Amino acid sequence: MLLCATATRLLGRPVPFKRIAKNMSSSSAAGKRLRVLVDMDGVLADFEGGFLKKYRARYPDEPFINLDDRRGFWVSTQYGQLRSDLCEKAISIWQSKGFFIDLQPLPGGVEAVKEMARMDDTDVFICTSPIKHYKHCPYEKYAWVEKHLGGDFLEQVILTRDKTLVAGDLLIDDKPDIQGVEPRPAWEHILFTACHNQHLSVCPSQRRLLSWSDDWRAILDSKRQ
Ligand SMILES: Cc1cn([C@H]2C[C@H](OP(=O)(O)O)[C@@H](CO)O2)c(=O)[nH]c1=O
Ligand SMILES: [Mg+2]
Repeated sequence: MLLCATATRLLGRPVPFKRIAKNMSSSSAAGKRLRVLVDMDGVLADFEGGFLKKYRARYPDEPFINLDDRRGFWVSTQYGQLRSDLCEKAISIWQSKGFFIDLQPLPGGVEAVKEMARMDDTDVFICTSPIKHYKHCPYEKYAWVEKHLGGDFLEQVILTRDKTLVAGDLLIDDKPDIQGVEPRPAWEHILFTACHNQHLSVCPSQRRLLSWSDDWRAILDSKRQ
């Protein structure tokens, strides 16, 4: 494998030549590269569908909420409103081993991210928050990326509880309010439509991506200089 000594020294480990070449061309190019941050649950991985399937399997006699009736980002909040003890039962589902790795890809997401990564002057990162119950989730998020996007894509994973600290041009995310310590994040938040946010009226300046069949390429192009 060909290595650049400086990059290897800086990063403390061997760096594939292809990556160094891409980064060198970025710094020497006149135009700025576009950096796209793509959320995982609710955007690439079907958190809501996976939750409902496992919840119904584990608690077949308990009431549940159809995806059409989901309101509000936090699943456990709506289940707690249905009946207070259902909040804990909901939480038990995504804290279980196998929940995150078993999530099905949402239609077109993996293909879109792979296409973005092949685009000129474009860097794409998976920007995802782990749950605080860390026994399985962080590991399974990496494993999901390897399984569906390939091992090379592990370089592109950003695991953080605070996405406002991550610099990028775009953040495609299904959470309507993304907050953290940085009051003015660098990215424009594109709200990815999901069952829990589809009825929300968001402020007119907020752009939506209805699904991966929607024109995500036009949204990227609108941010290019
Ligand atoms: C608890 C909960 C988590 N999540 C997702 C969001 C975060 O992933 P992501 O940042 O990939 O969307 C992760 C931790 O909160 O789980 C939901 O989408 N709905 C929920 O109700
Ligand atoms: Mg999400």
